[in-house]
Amino acid sequence: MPLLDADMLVETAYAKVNLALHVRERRADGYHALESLFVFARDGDLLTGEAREDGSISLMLDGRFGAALEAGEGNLVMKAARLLQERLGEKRGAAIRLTKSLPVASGIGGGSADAAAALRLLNRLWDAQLSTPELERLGLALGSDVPACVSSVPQMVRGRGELLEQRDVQGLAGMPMLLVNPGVALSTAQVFQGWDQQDRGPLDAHGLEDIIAKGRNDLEPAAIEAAPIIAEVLALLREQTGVRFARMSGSGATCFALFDGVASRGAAAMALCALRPDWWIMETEIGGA
Ligand SMILES: C[C@@](CO)(OP(=O)(O)O)[C@H](O)COP(=O)(O)OP(=O)(O)OC[C@H]1O[C@@H](n2ccc(N)nc2=O)[C@H](O)[C@@H]1O
Ligand SMILES: Nc1ncnc2c1ncn2[C@@H]1O[C@H](COP(=O)(O)OP(=O)(O)O)[C@@H](O)[C@H]1O
Repeated sequence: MPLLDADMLVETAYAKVNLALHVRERRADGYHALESLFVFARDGDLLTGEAREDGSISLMLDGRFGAALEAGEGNLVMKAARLLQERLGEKRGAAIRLTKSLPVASGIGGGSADAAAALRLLNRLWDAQLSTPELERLGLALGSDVPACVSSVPQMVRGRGELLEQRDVQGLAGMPMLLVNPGVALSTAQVFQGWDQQDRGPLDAHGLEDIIAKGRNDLEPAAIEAAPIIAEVLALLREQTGVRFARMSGSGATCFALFDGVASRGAAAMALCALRPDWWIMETEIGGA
């Protein structure tokens, strides 16, 4: 953790997990109508920022996955900063550092979480005082997952990602969770294209038992087709002691497993690390509202 100046602000870009993801239809605009229960890990990427009087925006990347991304105008953090500058109509500047701990293009919304965290960070740094719904509206221009990442609390998400309803599912907050990525990056657009266009029905996300028993990730077959190793990740997670359930998140390839305690989560993490030292494994827990 870097030492912080008094006038430096910090935001965490929490990893997003789709506990269930039902794809209902392909819309005329090319996006898909979803029903998904989003939760957020208590860990993620880290953004720090300091105001710059000259109106310039700079971005510096570090962390395990920092080298996997460019820090130029295409980075979602830069895009978020430009969007907010434009919305405020003034050239306020910032020097931003993104410590990238989440794998890129991996179904846990790292880029979306970074963009949302940048909006929150700069809203504070520039004292812009935009409300959460305003930031969510701005965020949709950066990606379908960005609105939900603005508040990063458990939410039922519909539409292409813009219809948000906070959900407090009993027993979820604090649940030990393992995130596992086998090192393959998947294109979200390509995985949606592989969906078989079968609407398998709505998502009842009121209780954990229903989410476990009746929830699905409808993108799993298409993602496994593109990256068969995902099936191996899921099989390994499901055979661990103390696992409540395991599923793929988003368009993959990251999979998650929820555990009945930190001891079983820790034992599973050790077992997977020993078997697959090349996989990315994060021990974390679900954040609350
Ligand atoms: C699948 C999900 C589930 O949470 O997560 P990830 O796998 O990205 O983490 C999201 O819907 C992804 O959201 P996001 O990553 O922001 O996607 P966007 O940049 O908006 O869209 C990338 C591409 O995915 C497809 N797309 C995205 C969202 C959606 N509801 N329908 C789609 O068909 C479109 O082809 C679009 O051009
Ligand atoms: N700061 C960022 N972090 C991650 N990905 C980014 C970022 N900026 C731009 N991208 C691009 O956004 C795409 C989606 O990344 P990401 O949000 O990590 O995927 P996913 O939502 O599937 O986890 C990637 O192709 C990546 O190149």
